[in-house]
Amino acid sequence: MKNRLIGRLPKVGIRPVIDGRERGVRESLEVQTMNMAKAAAKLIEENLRFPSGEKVECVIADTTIGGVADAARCADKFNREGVGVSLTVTPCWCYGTEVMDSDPLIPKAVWGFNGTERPGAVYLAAALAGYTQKGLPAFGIYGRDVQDADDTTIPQDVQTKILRFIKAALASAQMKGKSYLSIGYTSMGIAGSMVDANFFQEYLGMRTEFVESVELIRRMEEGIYDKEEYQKALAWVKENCQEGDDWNAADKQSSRERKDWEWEIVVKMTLICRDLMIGNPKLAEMGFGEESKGHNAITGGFQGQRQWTDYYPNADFTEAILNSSFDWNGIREAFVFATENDSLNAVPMLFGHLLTNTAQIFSDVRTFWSPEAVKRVTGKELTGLAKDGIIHLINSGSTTLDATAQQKDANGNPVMKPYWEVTEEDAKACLDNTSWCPADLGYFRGGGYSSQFKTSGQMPVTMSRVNLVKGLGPVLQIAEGWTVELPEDIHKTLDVRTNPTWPTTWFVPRVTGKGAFKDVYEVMANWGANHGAISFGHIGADLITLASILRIPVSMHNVDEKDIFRPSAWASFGSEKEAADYKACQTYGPLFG
Ligand SMILES: C[C@H](O)[C@@H](O)[C@@H](O)C(=O)CO
Ligand SMILES: [Mn+2]
Repeated sequence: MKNRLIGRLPKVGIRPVIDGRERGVRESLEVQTMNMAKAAAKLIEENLRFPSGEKVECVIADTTIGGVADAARCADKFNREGVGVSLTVTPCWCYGTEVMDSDPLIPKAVWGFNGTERPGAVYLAAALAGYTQKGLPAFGIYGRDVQDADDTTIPQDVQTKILRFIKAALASAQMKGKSYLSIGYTSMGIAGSMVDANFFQEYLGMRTEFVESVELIRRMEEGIYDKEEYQKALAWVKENCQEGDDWNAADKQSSRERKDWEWEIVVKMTLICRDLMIGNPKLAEMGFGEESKGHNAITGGFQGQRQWTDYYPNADFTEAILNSSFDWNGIREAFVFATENDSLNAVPMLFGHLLTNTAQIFSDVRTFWSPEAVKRVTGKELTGLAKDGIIHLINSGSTTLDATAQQKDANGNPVMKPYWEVTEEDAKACLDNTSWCPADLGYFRGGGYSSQFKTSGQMPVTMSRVNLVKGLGPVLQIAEGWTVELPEDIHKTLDVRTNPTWPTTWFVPRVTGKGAFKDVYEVMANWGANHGAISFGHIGADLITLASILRIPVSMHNVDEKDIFRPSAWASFGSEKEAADYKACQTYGPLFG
């Protein structure tokens, strides 16, 4: 397990703050305060891992922090250790602003122990007032139920908040300084693929790297890829990737010879796109030092349509394999790679990947099928979760093969796992349930292979999307729901009339009867763009927390109010949560702006 990007993984800094009055008070609190820090570190280290598999590491200040000198020493240590997130803990009164963490770029939370012997929650309120007054948004955490002073357990509600905050804060810390790699530029007038360098820089602290697609041709022609790996990959593809039906008219179909050449090209494209993202030491051994370094890309996208795909095989295979948790080298962390270079879909995919450690689905949000329309074209009724209508998620390329719903948990339920839990059997089942259809030559004159499968199982998922709004900035939309498996005859009829060469996921959002979630139709009608990023699990609350750290307002969501966790300052912007979110994000502005 290894982080493949350049730079250390961010650590979590824990700050035990204390009442600084010596000769009695401070001394009496030292053990309890340090114990809180240790308990928080244990909770975090036992529960959280990075997408690369490494465990999250905590750093605790060398001493409790009773005043500004202790705070400065702690900040210095955190700096040296590469801390990217801070959690302050205390059971008692402390000198609010004197012990605070004042680094504006580090997401911060304060956990104040809810006891009676000492006023931890009162300190928390004083500290949060200070953070709010100074324009440093901080998350406040204290338990609902009073604990006794000698109770070292962390109550469930506090655990949930600590982990939600840390996970989101680490996601933001991991993006900082990394790149979005744009291979080619704008695809077919899709605004999300007009990669906005200012958005990436100001809101995510990320760089944007631009490489012309011709670099792929150059690397293929000049042999700038690992030849041994290429042979291994091609053999693996022949063994594991079954070619699907050719749906092109008989007189338009490509020859076997051309098809074999296309396989070779799409495999080379995969190696090269990966090397462009993260580099490859093998290239340095071959004398290509510059190429071996890569672009330190935590995410990226491939324009493809139209110039590339009019001429050369499309990148559907490349995108699908990169986004999956396995390839010819075995089971590994999925990449986050957008088709049509839609960077505003790559970003929510990246959020989902960093929050869940799992592979992500990229799809067109293509069709709302009402029960009436399904009845008309199939003669059948939709039933179960699907009964009030479904959304057809489908796109050439970029949908992870993990979305076949073939990975199973201990109880046999379909899931999408972090790669270190994916078994050989899971990976094989995903591949066995995917066929690779020769591309629709009407769309893709240069051919290629599209992954064809259906998500064959019910899984909890969350669809999200970032949109850029002129005059406002970025907004995030979120829809939790489920994938559903339709009876095969209904699926076939709907799929074939849409595109039988592409992967299909049938999605049912959880509706609330109100606003954008009035019904399934309204969810699709309110979606801000042609694409959605779909993550395993119900992660809407985590996305909301992350968006608040990045100061991206959430324009649409179906998360229960009780699960919404944002910096405490948001409460000062009014009690209408959505309006307050907009106002707070506008007031603070982008984190790196
Ligand atoms: C083949 C077509 O051009 C598709 O790629 C198109 O429908 C899209 O996916 C648009 O997002
Ligand atoms: Mn698309």
